[in-house]
Amino acid sequence: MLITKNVSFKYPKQEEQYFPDINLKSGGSLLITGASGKGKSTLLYLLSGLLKPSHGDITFNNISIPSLSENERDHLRGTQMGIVFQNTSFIQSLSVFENVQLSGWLANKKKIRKDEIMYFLSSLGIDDVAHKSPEKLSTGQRQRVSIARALVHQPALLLADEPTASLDDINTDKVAKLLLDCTLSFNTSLVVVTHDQRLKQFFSSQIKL
Ligand SMILES: Nc1ncnc2c1ncn2[C@@H]1O[C@H](COP(=O)(O)OP(=O)(O)OP(=O)(O)O)[C@@H](O)[C@H]1O
Repeated sequence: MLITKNVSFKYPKQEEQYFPDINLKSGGSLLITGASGKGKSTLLYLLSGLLKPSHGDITFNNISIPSLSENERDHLRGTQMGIVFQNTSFIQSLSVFENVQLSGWLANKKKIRKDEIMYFLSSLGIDDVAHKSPEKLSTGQRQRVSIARALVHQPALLLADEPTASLDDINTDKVAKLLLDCTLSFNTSLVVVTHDQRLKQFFSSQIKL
């Protein structure tokens, strides 16, 4: 469902970065590791269509992402992908629950049931802060809200950038298990980029940049 071939990318005034090929099946999972500055976030932006490769192709369910217009890429990303960014922002006037609910609504124009939202929040150990404003949460709690927000519409592809960076071992375990559970329950394909070595034990398929 997600295939990359000979992808490279060049920021202005920087050297071209070359990325290994990816071939991810529906419901498959892939961990991409690498030291700081190796291009992990850049690769995630390329996979999501936020950046266009300088060379090579990225296909998602046989659609060449770089060939799409910006609007088409926005639509594909909004409806079929869930993205957990390293630095997330929320609508501060809404509660955690409402932020997650809104994300589901924007993706599918469908109201997500309360019990479905609470399933994600409780799997991530943040059901007790559902009524709070995200600005009242710790960094690790906010990180988990962003994961719930990315998963709530059950995307075909979930892309996560350092989803466990601010988490202790127990919560890292919870996040890894929920992400992998979703690949089974919703047939979501999963790509995680990280330098968190603790995640290695959970993924059978791994690439090092
Ligand atoms: N907007 C940008 N303009 C120019 N160069 C950039 C830009 N963003 C990233 N880079 C460069 O591209 C390279 C890869 O950056 P990237 O953020 O993808 O790495 P990373 O592996 O995710 O790093 P980290 O683990 O520190 O987040 C780095 O050399 C970085 O300086």
